[in-house]
Order: sequence, then structure tokens, then C-alpha cells
Amino acid sequence: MQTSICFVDSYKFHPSRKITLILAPFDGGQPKSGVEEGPQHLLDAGLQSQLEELGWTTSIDEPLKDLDLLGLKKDASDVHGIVKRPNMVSLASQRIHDAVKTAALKNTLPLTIGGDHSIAIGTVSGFFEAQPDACLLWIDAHADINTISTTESGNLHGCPVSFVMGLDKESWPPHFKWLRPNLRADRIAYIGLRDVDKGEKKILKDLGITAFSMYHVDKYGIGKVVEMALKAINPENNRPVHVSYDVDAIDPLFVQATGTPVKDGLTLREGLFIVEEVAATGNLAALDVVETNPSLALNETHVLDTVRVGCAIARCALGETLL
Ligand SMILES: NC(=[NH2+])NCCC[C@H](N)C(=O)O
Ligand SMILES: [Mn+2]
Ligand SMILES: [Mn+2]
Repeated sequence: MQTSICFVDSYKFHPSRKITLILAPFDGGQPKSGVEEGPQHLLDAGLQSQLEELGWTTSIDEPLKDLDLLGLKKDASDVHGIVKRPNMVSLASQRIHDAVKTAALKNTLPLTIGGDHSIAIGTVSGFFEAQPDACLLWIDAHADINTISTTESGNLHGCPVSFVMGLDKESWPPHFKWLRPNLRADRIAYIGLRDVDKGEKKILKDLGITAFSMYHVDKYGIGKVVEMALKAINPENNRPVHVSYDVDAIDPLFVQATGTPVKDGLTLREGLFIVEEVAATGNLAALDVVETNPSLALNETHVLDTVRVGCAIARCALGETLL
């Protein structure tokens, strides 16, 4: 059978097709090293030229370049109660915040490559400062909405959503004074959830946040789920959409090299379909691809598989659609 590539030709918020590729080689939000190598692996796999082939002009920003991440990681005093590395996470996310905001204000689409998901404290707050009307689609096995009071692990990659929403602000480590929460509960929807902590479930319920777990994907099918998710956060189809994509949303069968894999996830096609569908609305305006950790793979094939999935998520979001 003949296959051809068709291009989604209208990105409403980015008609001139410019991307700022923001590299966030950061591992301070969780305990497993290696996730900071994610961005380099995606670049080595040809991400930048793949995006250019889709008609995007790309430039690279490295906002963490001047940070002594290794030094910060060694600082044993960087704790706040049970919370690990608040200083390191705050410093990095503030720089990422600035980079994403600047990229968006220059009318380029910020594509941030992680790194662990704590960097979304910066990507979401930065993007929403530039685009206050935006909405957020969080693709993940986890809700990442633990607060300083509910987190059991103390890992900040499990907390970014609570920070950008300003939950439990009274308990924040002082380092986050710079952060102005700007995400409302009716502007976020989740897809792919299957490992949500007890405290997180209560928050989702109390705030009435739109959340589709794997149960809903099985029940309604991925097409209907994406439709319902977008309808909830973008009813008039006129808001810029930020997609924050944790690769562990996809089943470990396809994505092995990630820090907190959870079985029974999205198939690869379901995972790619989500971003294809957002691309088709023309509203995609910011994207994060996070939590690829090449050093957790059992073999080289697993590394390549995971890195390829990361690149495919970006390509599908940015207009590659297989017919
Ligand atoms: N971005 C992630 N992979 N997050 C995993 C979070 C796991 C757990 N809920 C925690 O708070 O520690
Ligand atoms: Mn996750
Ligand atoms: Mn996550």
C-alpha cells in the first residue's frame, strides 16, 4: 500500500512555524540520574532536522547552561522537610520559566526537552505568563499534583501541577518566592493516568479537574477521550494549547527507559494520536517532552526505542501525520 506524508498546514498561533528548542537536562526533581541526558539523546537522534523537515525553523536555547547542576546536586542541605532539592529545582525552573516565556513572546513555539517533570513548574508558569488564555493538556501515568503536604516521596517531579496552580502555597519552600501561580483548575485536563496517589485523587476530585485514566481510554476509546479533554479546557477551540508530555504515559512495552514506568499504559499509537489530534486543531502552542532516561534501559534497543518515541511525539505534535 502506498503511504504518503501529509502536513497539517495551519498552526493558528504559529503561522510562521518557528520553534525554540529549549534544552532542560535536569534531574533534580527525582532520585535517578540519567534523565538529564534525555535532551542530548533526542538531538543525537536527529530531532532538530526532523522538525526542519516538517517546515519549522528551529533555534536552540540552553537556559541551564550557566547553572552548576552537579554542585547543586551535591548540596546535602538542600531539603525542606521531606521535600528534596527545592533550591536546585527552583533555580532551574526559574531559568526555564524565563526561556519559555521569552520564546513565546517572540512568537516562537517553545518545545522543551527534559529532564524530569519538575521542569514543568517553569514551562507552564512561563508559557501562561506569555499566554494567559492558554490551556494545558497533561499526558502522563501520574497526576504530578502532589503538594508539599501530600507528597510521600518528597520528589518534586511529582508536584509541578500543584505549584503552577498555587496549591498549599503557605507550605512552599521559600525558594519559590519568584513563582506566580497562573493555572486554573478548569484549564487543565489529564490523559493516561493510572498511578495517582491518594492525596492527589482528593485534590483532583475537590477541584473538579478533568482527568481521563486508562479506564476511560478503554471505555470510550482514545478518539473520544481527546475530544472530551479538549472540549473541557478549550470549549470554543480558540485557546493556545500547551501539551506537557511525560513519556511514561505510554506503555513500558514501547517506553522502557523512564524513571517511574507503570504497566498497562497507552499504546504507542494512542500516545501519538493524542498529539496528532491537538495538531489537527491548529491550537498547539507549547510542548514539553520529559522523563526519557536513557541510562535506565536494559540494552541499546530500549534506549533507541524510547528516544525514538520522544522524537515521534514531537514530530506528530508538529504536523507529521501518516495517512
Ligand atoms: N513525573 C513523574 N514521573 N512523576 C512520578 C510521581 C510519582 C509519585 N506520585 C510521587 O509523587 O513521587
Ligand atoms: Mn509520569
Ligand atoms: Mn510526569
